[in-house]
Amino acid sequence: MKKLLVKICGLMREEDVDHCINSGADIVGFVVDYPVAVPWNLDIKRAGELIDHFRKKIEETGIKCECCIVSGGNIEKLSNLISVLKPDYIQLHYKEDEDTIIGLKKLHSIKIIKTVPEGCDDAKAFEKAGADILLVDARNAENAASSGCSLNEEFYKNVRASVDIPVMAAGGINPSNVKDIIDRLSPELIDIMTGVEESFGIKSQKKINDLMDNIKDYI
Ligand SMILES: O=C(O)c1ccccc1N[C@@H]1O[C@H](COP(=O)(O)O)[C@@H](O)[C@H]1O
Repeated sequence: MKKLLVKICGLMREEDVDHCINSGADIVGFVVDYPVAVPWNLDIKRAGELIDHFRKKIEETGIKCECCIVSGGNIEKLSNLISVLKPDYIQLHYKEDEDTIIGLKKLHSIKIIKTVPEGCDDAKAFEKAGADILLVDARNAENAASSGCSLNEEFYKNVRASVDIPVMAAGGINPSNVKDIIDRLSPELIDIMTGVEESFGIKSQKKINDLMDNIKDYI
């Protein structure tokens, strides 16, 4: 079986970056300059500090991990975030369309994760535009700051069946339900934010350990 990739998102503290890297997360996510007020939002300066810390840590330890910024908005704004922060991925999580993907791919050598809004019946268009990974998530532009959202598994399956690129699953995943979700959907990637938190922006080392332990047979 192909290895499942794990993204842990909404990091705000150096110690949480360290713990995610040490625990075997494949991608760590930083929410930067998101267009709607959310508790995980960082300004570009603070995101730069955390990403510098991330780079030092992976250089020191030799552990393989990549970083992703989660944002939204127009090409100029997103392009500036990419130029300054130089992440491995950008996750377009607001109302971006295919032209934003095409424009960013022309300007930058960057991997793009594009959220597919629930109800969207043309995920293929994002794939054609150059997205590297699609994301089916319970959290979207309208309910960005809410908690208790859970993934629409039927919608996930429909998106997965319609494209040839990996589709990441997110929304309400936590250490207790992660194994069942993987068994039902066999996603290529999973994305977890609040499910491994003590409170908004404060990650729980125990929850991260439990999560990784519960999926050790898949990673
Ligand atoms: O992280 C945010 O602030 C954010 C804002 C707007 C939309 C999505 C956001 N994060 C994404 O939420 C899911 C996981 O959520 P949870 O595990 O259910 O809490 C993940 O895709 C994040 O990238």
